Amino acid sequence: KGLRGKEHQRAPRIPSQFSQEERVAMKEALKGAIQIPTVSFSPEELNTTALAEFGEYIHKVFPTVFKTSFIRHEAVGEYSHLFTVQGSDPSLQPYMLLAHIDVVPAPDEGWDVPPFSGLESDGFIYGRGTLDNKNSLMAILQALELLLIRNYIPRRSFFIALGHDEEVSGVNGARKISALLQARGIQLAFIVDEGSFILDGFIPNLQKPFAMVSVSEKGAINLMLQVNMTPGHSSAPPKETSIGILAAAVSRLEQTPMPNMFGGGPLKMALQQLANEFPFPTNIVLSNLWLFQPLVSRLMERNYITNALVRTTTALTMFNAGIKVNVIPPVAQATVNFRIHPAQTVQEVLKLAKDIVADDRIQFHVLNAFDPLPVSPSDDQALGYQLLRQTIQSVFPEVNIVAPGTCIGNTDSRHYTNLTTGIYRFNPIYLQPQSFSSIHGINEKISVLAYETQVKFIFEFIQNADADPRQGPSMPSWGLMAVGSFSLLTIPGPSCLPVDVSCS
Ligand SMILES: CCCCCCCCCCCCCCCCCC(=O)N[C@@H](Cc1ccccc1)C(=O)O
Ligand SMILES: [Zn+2]
Ligand SMILES: [Zn+2]
Repeated sequence: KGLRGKEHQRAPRIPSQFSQEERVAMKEALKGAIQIPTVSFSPEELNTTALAEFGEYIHKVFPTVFKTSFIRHEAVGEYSHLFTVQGSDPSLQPYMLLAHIDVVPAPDEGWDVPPFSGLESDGFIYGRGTLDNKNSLMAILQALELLLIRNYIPRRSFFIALGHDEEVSGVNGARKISALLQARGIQLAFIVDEGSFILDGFIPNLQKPFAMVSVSEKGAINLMLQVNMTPGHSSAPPKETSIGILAAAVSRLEQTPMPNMFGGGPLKMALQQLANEFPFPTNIVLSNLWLFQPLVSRLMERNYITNALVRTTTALTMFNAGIKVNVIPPVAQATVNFRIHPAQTVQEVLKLAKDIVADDRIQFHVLNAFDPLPVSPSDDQALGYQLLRQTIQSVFPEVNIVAPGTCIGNTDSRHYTNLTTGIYRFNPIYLQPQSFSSIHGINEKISVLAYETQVKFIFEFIQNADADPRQGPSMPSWGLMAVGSFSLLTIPGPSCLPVDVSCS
């Protein structure tokens, strides 16, 4: 399967049709992945046995990916994986597909089936990771395996980066892969990661599902508030205790929402694109946001998911105080998790928080913080966005609208802003509000059909990224965007790299 003598050859289009045997094998492969409990509890507490087993598992179920001469596999940060797929046309700028191996914990309580059983029932595969994010990981490798079996040779080079600690920050997985690629001088045309879906039933009166491709991601602050008081006997308490002072402060934060920033991010554009999907009079209202913006911004606040799209959210997540029933506590601590709207910054939110608390006895400690991610382009010239749009339209012809959005959670993709300005977060899966609750919740599941469609999507996407940009009226002249020449496999060996890498 070497590339010798095949440089610059056009790859023929391969139909995304899979045999019955392949369809059974792909769902069984996903079930096997779910059965490996790759749980991240904290940055220090990962299930490294399961992570190591997962590395062996993908080797076993995707043998062609691992033995193909134009694909290089490296383990990074011990348990993350980087695949470099060398395309036949070095003039095309490479792209990267992301997914993560780890999952959040899943206690057995409340689940209809054990969360790491991977059991199939009524056409669904159940288990932790079926939507977040082993579906993406397995679909990417599965699609590549199936293309390789059909002797497909990609034109455009691409990377596949599989992080092992996304659920606890990504600092040992994604961040190290990013540093490694930067050290190799790689610049990417775009990145596709998890983070948004084909949304079904999230907006009242919008009958049809629409695809939201997140072009930005909220920032975050974990802010610890602390009050220190002189301890004493509880039989003669002072007028105020550390617990009381802190409780009042965090309550003020909870009761005073950050300002509504509607109009300052991608949401306004999305609603304008969706306007004609709504019945009268909503269609008129959304088509005339110059007039109705104040009304729409208020309506968005009514539901906790759409509320998260219009403002920086404030969530009280931890509260620790007290050492004994009859001791006035010397210290009280609370942690507040802010998710920052794309139109605000860490500094602005910190200032607002301090003004709301307005109490000198409270100390503020920023545990960690980062600004919202830059907004990636979604115009006609944006290669990654247009490839996603094109593939959505062909795989989901019933979906009328593809709109840009903001991811309300954080993803591994935030570690890659040094490599590209085009970061897109999209899972080719229908998501209803109840399935949204199952992510990090109970009874997470994916239908067998949805998983097959996800494989088909990636299978088509890789080929679309290779299509001749001069063909097709909807395709802009992307060839002009690829400057220079890229050779990804003739790079310095691991020994001269600043991060922990080993090749297989
Ligand atoms: C026009 C109206 C549209 C209606 C929008 C409805 C949006 C609903 C879809 C939301 C999908 C959200 C998927 C988020 C993926 C986030 C993954 C995640 O949980 N990441 C963690 C990462 C993290 C960060 C920091 C420390 C540890 C982990 C997170 O907490 O964000
Ligand atoms: Zn995830
Ligand atoms: Zn998650």
